[in-house]
Amino acid sequence: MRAAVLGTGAWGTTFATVLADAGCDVALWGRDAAVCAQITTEHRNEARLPGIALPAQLTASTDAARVLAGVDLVAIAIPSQSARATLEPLRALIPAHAVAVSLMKGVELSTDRRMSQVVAEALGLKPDRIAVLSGPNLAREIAERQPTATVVASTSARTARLVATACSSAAFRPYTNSDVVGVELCGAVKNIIAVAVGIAQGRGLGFNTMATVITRGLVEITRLGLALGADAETFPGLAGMGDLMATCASPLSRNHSLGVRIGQGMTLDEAIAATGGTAEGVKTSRPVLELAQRVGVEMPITAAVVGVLHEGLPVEELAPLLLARPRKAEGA
Ligand SMILES: NC(=O)C1=CN([C@@H]2O[C@H](COP(=O)(O)OP(=O)(O)OC[C@H]3O[C@@H](n4cnc5c(N)ncnc54)[C@H](O)[C@@H]3O)[C@@H](O)[C@H]2O)C=CC1
Ligand SMILES: O=C(CO)COP(=O)(O)O
Repeated sequence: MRAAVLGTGAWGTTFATVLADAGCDVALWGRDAAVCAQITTEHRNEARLPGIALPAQLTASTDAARVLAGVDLVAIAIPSQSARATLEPLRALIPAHAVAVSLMKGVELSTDRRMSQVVAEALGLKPDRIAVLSGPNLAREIAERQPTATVVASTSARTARLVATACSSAAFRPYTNSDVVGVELCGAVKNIIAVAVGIAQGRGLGFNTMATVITRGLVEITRLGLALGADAETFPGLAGMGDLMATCASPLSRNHSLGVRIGQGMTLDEAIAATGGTAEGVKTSRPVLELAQRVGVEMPITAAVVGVLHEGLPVEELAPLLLARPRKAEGA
């Protein structure tokens, strides 16, 4: 199978490695010529995956027409807020038979669209040619060939199977799923919950707090997902609880690290600069809260993160704010 990966960041480069390990003929497209040259000639991406040796057959180019010619699969790993503007000019270059897989974990500002919806609109693809991939997938661990699993969801079982086959290797195990809405929401909202956990840890709080925020975070994600038509079984699975555990616990997570820095007293701009890479939870928090308000779903942790990141709520008020909410039954 021939594949293209759009985006030479940590996840795009790593997923290209996964595809190469699975036997695909794969090329990356990126906007930075120096990064592309380093991947092609030195088999490294030092900025995003320092010290990792990439497969020798992996190539990268800034020439989208060349990278996309004749491909069967297009994987997209661009920061969510840049996806639409980046993809629209590439529309005519996508081969008529190709399927697209979104690797992105965010919701678009101002439209509140999930990434598969952005991909459909920007590339002019029907939903049955689109899949989303999400799970406990910290790029660096996967680039080191540490074993993990993931979820590939599509409204088309054939498309989900095709993508799963393309990326299945000894260290990377994809499970298929038909719940695109649930899998995508899990990936986007867990980043916000990871920021909240990071803030708590940055304030010096321990594992009880972490477990509380993760568990109640999963409740928020589930409530929103069910209101938007997702399947209940998705949330305790790899894309839901699995990714929450990985992202909220790992120092490799940008969202978690950014939260820690905010909890320790940095401003948002300082924390973004110190963290590096894309922490999707920062910009995705507002559109997720808007989505929730539109469908009448309460998301107190997300609202508190929006308060701290975007509305000047002091970090020391975050925990008391959440604890002061009216008492209720756990399942209510
Ligand atoms: N890093 C990880 O462990 C994982 C990341 N993801 C998701 O994958 C997506 C991408 O994340 P990363 O690769 O980690 O981010 P990154 O920050 O490492 O890289 C982003 C890449 O996109 C490029 N880019 C940014 N704006 C662009 C534009 N307008 N046109 C072309 N290229 C542009 C950057 O140059 C960079 O190569 C995010 O939605 C993230 O949530 C999902 C699973 C794992
Ligand atoms: O999505 C991820 C792990 O599944 C990566 O998390 P970060 O974007 O927070 O680094």
